Amino acid sequence: MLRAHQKVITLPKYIISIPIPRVLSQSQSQPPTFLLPQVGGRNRYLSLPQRGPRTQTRNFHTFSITMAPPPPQTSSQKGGNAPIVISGPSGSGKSTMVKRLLKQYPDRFALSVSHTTRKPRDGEVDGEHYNFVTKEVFKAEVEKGNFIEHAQFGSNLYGTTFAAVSTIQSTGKTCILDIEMEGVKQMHKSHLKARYLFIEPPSVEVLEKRLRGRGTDSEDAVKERLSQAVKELEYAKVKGVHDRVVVNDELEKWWDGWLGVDGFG
Ligand SMILES: Nc1ncnc2c1ncn2[C@@H]1O[C@H](COP(=O)(O)OP(=O)(O)OP(=O)(O)O)[C@@H](O)[C@H]1O
Repeated sequence: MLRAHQKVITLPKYIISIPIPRVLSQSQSQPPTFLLPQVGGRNRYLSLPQRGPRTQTRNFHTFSITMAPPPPQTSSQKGGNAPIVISGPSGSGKSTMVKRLLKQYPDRFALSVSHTTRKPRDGEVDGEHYNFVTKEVFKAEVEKGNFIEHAQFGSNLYGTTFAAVSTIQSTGKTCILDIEMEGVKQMHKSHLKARYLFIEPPSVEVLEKRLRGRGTDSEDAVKERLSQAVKELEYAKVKGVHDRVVVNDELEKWWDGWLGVDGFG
């Protein structure tokens, strides 16, 4: 219900009714300027063209004004909820980062559930930690072109299906993929729109220390991971492979770095 002190402003698509708390200028020689209700915590002012189309009814005016075009989109906004691909050498801190991200923003991000042919470990739930399938099923899905990326580690196959990503996207969340270098290469070939984030250790020496500190690998496995790390760090230097590189040094600094990444935080 309009009151006498309210005016109707006709915009291209909307008709909005706004209370006008204060007329800042309304002399004959200047266009009338109004203080609008706060938007995003800031005052907005509206100047109306003096000779624009204007009609007067009993208690209020109707103005036609042209709205300013929307601000240009940043690249991350253009990406919408395109998946975020997190990669980096083993021990660089991918899992640490993903865990923190999912804990802090449970409504915003979800980790894609990979397929694997390995047997579930104690406590692992099918469809939650992995989609556990047989080699036959896995290979049939590969044949059908249902995998974005897949690879063999030891005697087991691992991979991400297009469906795993779209299932998360359909919930409105951003899908996170934690994958290694070969997976990144395949993802680029798949032409799936994604944002690529590389987690870089401060140095190979620090990486070695962290791998040993984690205490999950044998001496041979640590050596194997380190030699693979050198290859991954080389590949990460290739232009266009990653949108962002975050050096995982001090945890808090690194987290701020993550949050500062356009559209990733
Ligand atoms: N900024 C950091 N400072 C100190 N230690 C860290 C930091 N980030 C991670 N770590 C430690 O480094 C070790 C390796 O991290 P994490 O397991 O997250 O690596 P990852 O990249 O997920 O490895 P993988 O690919 O083998 O799963 C862990 O013990 C973790 O606690």
